[in-house]
Amino acid sequence: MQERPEDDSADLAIHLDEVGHEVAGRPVLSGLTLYSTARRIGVVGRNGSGKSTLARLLAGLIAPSSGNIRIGGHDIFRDRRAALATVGILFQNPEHQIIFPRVSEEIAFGLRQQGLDKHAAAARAEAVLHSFDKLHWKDAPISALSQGQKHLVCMMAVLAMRPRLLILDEPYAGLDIPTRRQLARYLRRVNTRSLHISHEPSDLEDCKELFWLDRGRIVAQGTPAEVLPRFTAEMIRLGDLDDIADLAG
Ligand SMILES: Nc1ncnc2c1ncn2[C@@H]1O[C@H](COP(=O)(O)OP(=O)(O)OP(=O)(O)O)[C@@H](O)[C@H]1O
Repeated sequence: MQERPEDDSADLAIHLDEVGHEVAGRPVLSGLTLYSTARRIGVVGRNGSGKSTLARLLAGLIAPSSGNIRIGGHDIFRDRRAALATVGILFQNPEHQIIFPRVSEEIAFGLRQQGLDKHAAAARAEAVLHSFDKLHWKDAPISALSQGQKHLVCMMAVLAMRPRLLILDEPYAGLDIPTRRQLARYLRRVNTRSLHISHEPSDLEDCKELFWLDRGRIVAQGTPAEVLPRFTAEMIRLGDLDDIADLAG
């Protein structure tokens, strides 16, 4: 995959201004205000803290109930063209992403949405498969792939669209250590600007800027060295409580 230069983040600021999101009248996110131009941003939070909802908002898949979200100055929910050109999202569960039965169709789909014609989309899909040494997967039925391989198909499909910002929503959930390491290596290699969401502190150690989300609010921000030890200590403290009800999120 083509690598991007290190310094293209400044024009792609992520700006949330008093963002709130309600589901069935219940606040899931409240008063989120953040601004970041960091190349690798992390969001850490426990189960149910609102991380996936934030990921969907940032990808423009849902609209905030209140407040404003701008990525590179674009309202990513209203401006679908800007969204398709700017943001890619890798979901926690490949089944939430995959639509087509075969690998090359799945990769070509997003490219067609971006406006590439059939030939150009097929050619780009092949180029991406080739760059990951997976051209032999081209006609493979996705149902025959392992969970880790499905994750890789989703990663290739998103990266084929050349997003300027990649939202990673717990991309390694449920994967074994070798598969996690391989996917993380692919992501490092493409070096796309990213916002990585996880409840697992070790996933986020190399982020430049980190936000801690708790009960739908940002409760701390800083470098991983500043935020992660406090987050870990709090998670251990909560885990040591006797009341399991608290763990339901
Ligand atoms: N569409 C929805 N319908 C009902 N409740 C929802 C919906 N979306 C989010 N919620 C609720 O909002 C809260 C936050 O959910 P969200 O999935 O964003 O959290 P999360 O931090 O990603 O959790 P996890 O780490 O468990 O994936 C949860 O209580 C969840 O039940």
